[in-house]
Amino acid sequence: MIRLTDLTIRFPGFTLDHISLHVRRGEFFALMGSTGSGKTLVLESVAGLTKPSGGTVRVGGRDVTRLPPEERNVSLVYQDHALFPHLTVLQNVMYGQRYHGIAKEEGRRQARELLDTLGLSRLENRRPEHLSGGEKQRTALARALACGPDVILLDEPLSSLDPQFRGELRRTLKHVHETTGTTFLMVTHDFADAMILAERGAVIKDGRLHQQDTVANIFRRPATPFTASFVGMTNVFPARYAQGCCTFAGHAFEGLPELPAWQTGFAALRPEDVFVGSAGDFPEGWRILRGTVERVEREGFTWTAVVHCGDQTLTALVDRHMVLSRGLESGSTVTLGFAGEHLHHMPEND
Ligand SMILES: Nc1ncnc2c1ncn2[C@@H]1O[C@H](COP(=O)(O)OP(=O)(O)OP(=O)(O)O)[C@@H](O)[C@H]1O
Repeated sequence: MIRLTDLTIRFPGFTLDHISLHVRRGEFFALMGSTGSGKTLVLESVAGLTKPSGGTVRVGGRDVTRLPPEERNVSLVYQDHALFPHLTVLQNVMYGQRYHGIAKEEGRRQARELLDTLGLSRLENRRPEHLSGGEKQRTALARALACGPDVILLDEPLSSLDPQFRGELRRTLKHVHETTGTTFLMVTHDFADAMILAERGAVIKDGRLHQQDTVANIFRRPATPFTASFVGMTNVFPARYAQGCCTFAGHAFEGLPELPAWQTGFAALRPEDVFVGSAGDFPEGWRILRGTVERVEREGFTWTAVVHCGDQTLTALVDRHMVLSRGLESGSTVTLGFAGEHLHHMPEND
């Protein structure tokens, strides 16, 4: 449904560098990356609001690279909703329909149907200033859907919401996607949003595409150290591979499953896959590292131990009982264990 080929945009100090992406008809696709990575520029290129320096944009099989926004049949939902303050919810939703040749009565019927789907019926006469963040976002979504676009583009739809409304809007987005069958391209810096909503996605950093795959594969098998960190595999180490042995963090491990053929690369582990204990605590076959606790950190209900091993630092999730019963503190000598199949390997060419 959307096909970007070698999309390039050059600004002083930033280049969106030959991005090629394919979003299939009817799918929910998440474009992920941290702030300033170029996600919004990609959305704006699809919407026709930013002119590429090179490459092509195709929507629904048509080359739209040089078409104005109104001829692309895509709707962009902005992060700040961009609702008209002087119009009611219903009027906001109906606003764009006249430009799409939708007759008023039919438009009103469709708009009310959408308000119903989005749980906004009782608010149809309210103005935006009297809506919560989640209600504004749903109104903006209804307005985008009201013109029957081929594609909905969502710019960080959940980022400004508190956790309660976030969960609610996630469910709404999922429901609307499933019931309308419209193609959704969402930009987000939060991998959790992508995990819950999207089937496929892509990760972008500094204007370059790092990976494009199913969200499940990006989570399980990140292609680059950046993507690994982005999906929570935050222990990433330079590693050497030779004769069936993988060496990182000052330890050499033999007999690991599925060792890659390359000689240097990166090995990565999720903090939740690294356990603190004594050598005898770990199941047979687990790999062991020894290190010194640098610090124990608490974040809400979660505790992490940051441990020096060789010339690297490993982070392991620990529970409160472990911290107290073992007296884990800065300077403690600890043994860490992990299962070989949890170690993920990546080649060097980032
Ligand atoms: N019109 C412009 N002129 C110059 N630089 C621009 C322009 N628009 C965007 N940029 C730069 O391009 C880079 C990518 O911007 P973009 O808005 O796509 O990032 P993003 O990934 O969406 O970030 P965020 O999550 O913070 O919105 C940024 O460094 C930004 O400053």
